[in-house]
Amino acid sequence: MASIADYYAGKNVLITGATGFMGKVLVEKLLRSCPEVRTLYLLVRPKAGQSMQERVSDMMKCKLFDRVREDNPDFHQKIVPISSELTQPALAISPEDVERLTSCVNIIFHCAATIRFDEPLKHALQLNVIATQQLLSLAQQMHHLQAFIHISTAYANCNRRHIDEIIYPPPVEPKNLLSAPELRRPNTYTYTKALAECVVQRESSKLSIGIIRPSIVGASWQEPFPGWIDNFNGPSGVFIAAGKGILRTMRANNDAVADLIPVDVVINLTLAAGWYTAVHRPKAALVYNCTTGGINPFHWGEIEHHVMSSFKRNPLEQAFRRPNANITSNYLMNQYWVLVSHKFPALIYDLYLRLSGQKPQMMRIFNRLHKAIGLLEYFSSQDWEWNSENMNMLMSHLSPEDRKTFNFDVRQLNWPEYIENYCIGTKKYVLNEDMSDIPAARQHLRKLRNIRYTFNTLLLVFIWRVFIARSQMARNIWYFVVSLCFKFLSYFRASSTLTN
Ligand SMILES: CCCCC/C=C\C/C=C/CCCCCCCC(=O)SCCNC(=O)CCNC(=O)[C@H](O)C(C)(C)COP(=O)(O)OP(=O)(O)OC[C@H]1O[C@@H](n2cnc3c(N)ncnc32)[C@H](O)[C@@H]1OP(=O)(O)O
Ligand SMILES: NC(=O)C1=CN([C@@H]2O[C@H](COP(=O)(O)OP(=O)(O)OC[C@H]3O[C@@H](n4cnc5c(N)ncnc54)[C@H](OP(=O)(O)O)[C@@H]3O)[C@@H](O)[C@H]2O)C=CC1
Repeated sequence: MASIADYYAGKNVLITGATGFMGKVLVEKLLRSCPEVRTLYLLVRPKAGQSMQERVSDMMKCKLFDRVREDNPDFHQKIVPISSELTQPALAISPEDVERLTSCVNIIFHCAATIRFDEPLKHALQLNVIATQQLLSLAQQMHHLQAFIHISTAYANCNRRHIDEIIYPPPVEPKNLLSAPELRRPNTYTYTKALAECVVQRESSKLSIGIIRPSIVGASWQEPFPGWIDNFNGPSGVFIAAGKGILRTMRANNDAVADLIPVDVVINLTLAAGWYTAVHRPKAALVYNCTTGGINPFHWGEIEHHVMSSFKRNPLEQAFRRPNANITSNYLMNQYWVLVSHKFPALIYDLYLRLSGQKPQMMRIFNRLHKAIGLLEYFSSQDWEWNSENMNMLMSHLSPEDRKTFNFDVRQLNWPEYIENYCIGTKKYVLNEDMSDIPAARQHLRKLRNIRYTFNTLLLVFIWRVFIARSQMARNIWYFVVSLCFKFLSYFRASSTLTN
């Protein structure tokens, strides 16, 4: 059987969401590992005053494409941007472009979506459901289409504890969308992704379909290099907030499985699924739960430990405080630390900013952070079981060479090493900080430590002056505590002398 790269040789690929986090990695992997691919048609919209050509040109210049650029400096010649706005009728693709796409596209990867948890339902439906419907309609017109791969999410059916690789009945019948009484999902994102899966199943007659369900997509594991990440989404923003010493507490279950999946693993599986779908033409849409928890589990408590350890060794610049985040599943404990470690310090710091003639900003940052982690807590306070038979079946069909080139075997993933590279990646690629400045960042943390020690000493002296010096009761308690400490120390010294 032809290898995966041999299959994509000479093919015309249509990609939506190519300017997004996962879409970029998909484009890079196709260009680097399937160099004989004929053309990548990218549906791109103009945005922030940039034309689609300018956006794609800027995208090609980012560090992610360094390896491809080395192998083939002219790689951009394989890329053809197609102007499209997925929320518009017919995806706002011109008739000429429709003609061009329907006459030559061999495989479609549909990555585009809104992944915001707070997206208004109407917009989420328009982009995640209706645009998918419109793309399927375009796909039905294509003369040489061999596979349509839809990127969903492992949390589309998060209302279930155990999730099989099947398409479940929709949360509401698509025809009753606007009269639906409730979402039956934690947010509009998971709700509309569940609906989109049903639309793919129902409106894909004659098409060979594959559905990929990634869990929490994080930084790259191995390729194009470890730790690549370009956004604040999911855990990335939380890691950064913790590394900057802003986040000190978050509600999560230490023992719950943190189902992170590296972006390069997702993309390798996606390309392999495209190959398998086109070559084997399964009669029904195959669903691939792209997760790690059932194969190589890692837990939120372990993530907390390794994230803190990594940022203490590779600190972020200009940290607000020393990194010291703790997760707790106890609501009241979390509320206490939010008050003591988030809101009170923010008030004090904003007061300092006002007094020094600067604009207060800390409380606004904390409010934003609390909103973000409030939306994420649903996913970090519990865990799910995903069946991954189709992912295993797909791997069994790969040749030894393809298993190496398109590696999605998460059993090999070393979590501590991955989390370390992830944290370093947020420093290098999201915050654009230079690793050569780490000594200065460490010096800054030492300065913060000394400030903290000074503050604690002054607080003690203040307490002494205000309470203990004026109250016989307070003095008696103080002396009792001090004598207890001395007794403990002398006992401890005596017992350690005896044992030597
Ligand atoms: C140390 C111990 C840690 C242990 C626990 C760690 C992590 C626990 C978290 C669990 C992750 C679970 C996630 C599961 C999701 C399932 C996976 C999926 O299927 S979808 C992908 C995930 N989707 C998302 O993550 C999107 C979630 N985000 C949102 O919905 C929105 O961002 C928001 C949270 C509602 C906030 O919206 P808001 O309008 O307030 O802000 P913006 O997003 O517009 O951002 C404004 C601005 O700020 C920058 N930004 C965003 N987040 C952060 C951040 N955390 N830190 C710093 N800066 C941040 C953002 O880039 C914008 O900048 P600009 O205006 O310049 O563009
Ligand atoms: N990140 C994660 O943790 C996970 C993601 N997924 C799924 O993976 C897919 C990609 O996610 P991710 O890369 O993280 O998302 P991003 O937000 O990084 O990218 C979204 C992409 O969709 C495009 N898009 C959004 N709105 C429109 C529009 N109106 N018209 C045209 N294009 C549009 C964006 O283009 P533009 O640049 O113009 O905004 C961008 O290219 C999604 O389907 C998501 O559900 C699944 C599980 C986890």
